[in-house]
Amino acid sequence: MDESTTLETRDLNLWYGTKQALLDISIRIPKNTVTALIGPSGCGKSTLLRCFNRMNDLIDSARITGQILFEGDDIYAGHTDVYTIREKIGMVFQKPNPFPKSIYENVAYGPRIHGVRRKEVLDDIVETSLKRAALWDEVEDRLHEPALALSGGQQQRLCIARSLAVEPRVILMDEPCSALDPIATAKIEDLIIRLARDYTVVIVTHNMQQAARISEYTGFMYMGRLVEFDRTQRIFEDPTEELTENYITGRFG
Ligand SMILES: Nc1ncnc2c1ncn2[C@@H]1O[C@H](COP(=O)(O)OP(=O)(O)OP(=O)(O)O)[C@@H](O)[C@H]1O
Repeated sequence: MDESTTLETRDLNLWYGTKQALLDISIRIPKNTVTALIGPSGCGKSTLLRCFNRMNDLIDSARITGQILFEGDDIYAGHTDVYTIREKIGMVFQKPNPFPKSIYENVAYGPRIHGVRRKEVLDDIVETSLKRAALWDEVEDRLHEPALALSGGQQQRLCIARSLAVEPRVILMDEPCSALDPIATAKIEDLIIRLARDYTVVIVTHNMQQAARISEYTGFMYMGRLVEFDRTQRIFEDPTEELTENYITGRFG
């Protein structure tokens, strides 16, 4: 594996009980880029995303074969600590899910769990994370107010700040804008593009225009398979596979 690859799967298969949801997926996610996973409903996008930080471990019926590598290391190797994996590979969900605590406490939560106690250090982490998530200017005067009083878009940026606070290297995003209005969506899209300077971002999206706007690489999935993976421009303008072309031209959804 070369250093420009952050995440990689090799011949990854996943079953939920007897139903196979991923088939022979081999993909390399390049470092410090936005990679979009697109494809029709039920094709396995979220399942693949959840493999990258072992979130599927939480589903009793899920079983995998094949390999998943993070920076060259097998994330299922015996010595691997799943909590460290999820710290390095953070996740942001479809529906913003801040804790019912203050804005400050949401961001300080992860660092506190990792043993950060000093107030000045926590203050600094909270400010830096909120700035990186493009939320600081909107909340700096009300850090101790409830996070749930924020708008949906602000809550989603807070969730991004919360994941940044533990210094991840990857941020996985599962349809992060689907519950948001167009203005809030545009802000998150701008943020995602900026985050990719420092982090590797993998985003699942139903929205092909969104994939085209923000990603450098795109994987098109269909019925549990990765049909095609390439530069986004190539996928949208000159795909190799007919199935990809049919999907991106809207011949099926
Ligand atoms: N926890 C689960 N238990 C059993 N089957 C599941 C589970 N999660 C997903 N599946 C099934 O696995 C397949 C892939 O689902 P997945 O959610 O990964 O697809 P998706 O492409 O993300 O879909 P969508 O765009 O609708 O979110 C589907 O057939 C789905 O019903």
